[in-house]
Amino acid sequence: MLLVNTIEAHRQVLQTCCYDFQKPGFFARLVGEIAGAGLLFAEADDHKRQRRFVQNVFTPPNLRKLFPVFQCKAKELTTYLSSFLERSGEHEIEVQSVFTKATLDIIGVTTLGVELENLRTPDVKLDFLSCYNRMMEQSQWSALISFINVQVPIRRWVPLEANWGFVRASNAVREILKECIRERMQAMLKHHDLGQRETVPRDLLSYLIGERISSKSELSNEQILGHLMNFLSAGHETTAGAMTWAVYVLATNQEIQDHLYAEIRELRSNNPAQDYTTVDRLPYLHNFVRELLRLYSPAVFTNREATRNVIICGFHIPKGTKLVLSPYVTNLSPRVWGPDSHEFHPKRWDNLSGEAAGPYGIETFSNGPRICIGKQYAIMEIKTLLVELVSHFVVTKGKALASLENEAVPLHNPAVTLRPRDGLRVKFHPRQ
Ligand code: HEM
Repeated sequence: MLLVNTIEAHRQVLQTCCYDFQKPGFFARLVGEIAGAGLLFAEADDHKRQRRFVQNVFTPPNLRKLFPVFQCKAKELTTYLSSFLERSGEHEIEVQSVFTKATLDIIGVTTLGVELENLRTPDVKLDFLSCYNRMMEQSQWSALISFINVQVPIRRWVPLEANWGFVRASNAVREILKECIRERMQAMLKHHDLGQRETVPRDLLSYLIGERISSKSELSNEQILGHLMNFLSAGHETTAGAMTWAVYVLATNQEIQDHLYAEIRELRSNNPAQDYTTVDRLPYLHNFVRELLRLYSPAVFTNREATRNVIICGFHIPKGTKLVLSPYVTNLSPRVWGPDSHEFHPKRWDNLSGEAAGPYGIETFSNGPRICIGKQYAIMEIKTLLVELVSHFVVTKGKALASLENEAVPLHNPAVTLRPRDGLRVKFHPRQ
């Protein structure tokens, strides 16, 4: 397995020769069982074709319409935190699990247009959230079966509750999503046939179906299901991770927190009902989020496999060679970001030069034709959550974090996303 370790090699693998590589079968089967096929595991022409339709769903005007949902959910989060602090009489709270719940909640409403907690299977009344969580948080046995199943298809034959539990949960999740697609398709086709002006859709499913109706795209229900599964899984753990590290930075750096608060307070006093543009254009917040995503990239690595013999930076890469790409190779490189590349300096973004100023200096969302389709969505969500959190609370270190002094937070390892091993406990103090 080769580690892609220069900017030029990243550019060639991800852009120029993008379709000479694909996700290795092992990786696709392991992650695909949970994340669905969708764009994440579509390859070659099938990827190009589906990407064209799905891209139209993430346009700036569509994202703008999702902004009120982000805002409303961010307010619910601060209300939840305030009442937790009041009830428990404590200041300290574990934020990783709080952000995982909040971002799943947000991706649910923005993807399907309904609260996930209200979704159930029609017959046995299994609820979506417990099935989804069961699927995502597999027991050790279930994870082991998933791992073996990639090599030898044993999933249908292992008579263990850990296995059946996973299969039941995963079937229920798919059943519920298929029902959502069917119902929405019927409702939108009815509107379309009657020539009625469409009610403004504010969720990704409606946008996807709108694409299918208006451009007569060939996205099948099964493909739409794959995209929904992708959005739900790729769109919440990553953002929850980014929010966890954002709070870590605030708790460990009072000066940065004060600077961010000053900017947000000014925004709120000049413009009490903020909109997408005002939040998006806050300069310090913008720099803060870019620096956060550079230094704490939620996605730790991805894989590729050469589908034919290919030359990368003058090296012969034989068909079948596996590559690993990690954003940290470029994001933390002193050659790209200077000798302080490991430090958190939001202001560096005001004066970028050389490779840092180009698109390949930062690989958090990958690059090229397979760049994360939810990039702008994620950035907007993180900004909106931060505006609410920072305006309501001062964040300081929890006990465990304080006792670390200057040591690094222990990490989950191995893991696909960057997460503190034992969660992250910080203190929230309501602002007066
Ligand atoms: C901070 C948050 C996020 C990060 C760091 C992130 C990171 C990434 C990365 C690195 C890839 C490339 C994976 C590869 O090629 O192997 C990717 C792809 C993808 N992401 Fe994200 N993502 C984030 C949020 C989201 C959101 C919110 C959504 C959807 C609402 C999303 C949907 C997708 C999809 C569908 C792909 C596959 C794109 C393709 O292959 O054409 N992501 N993401």
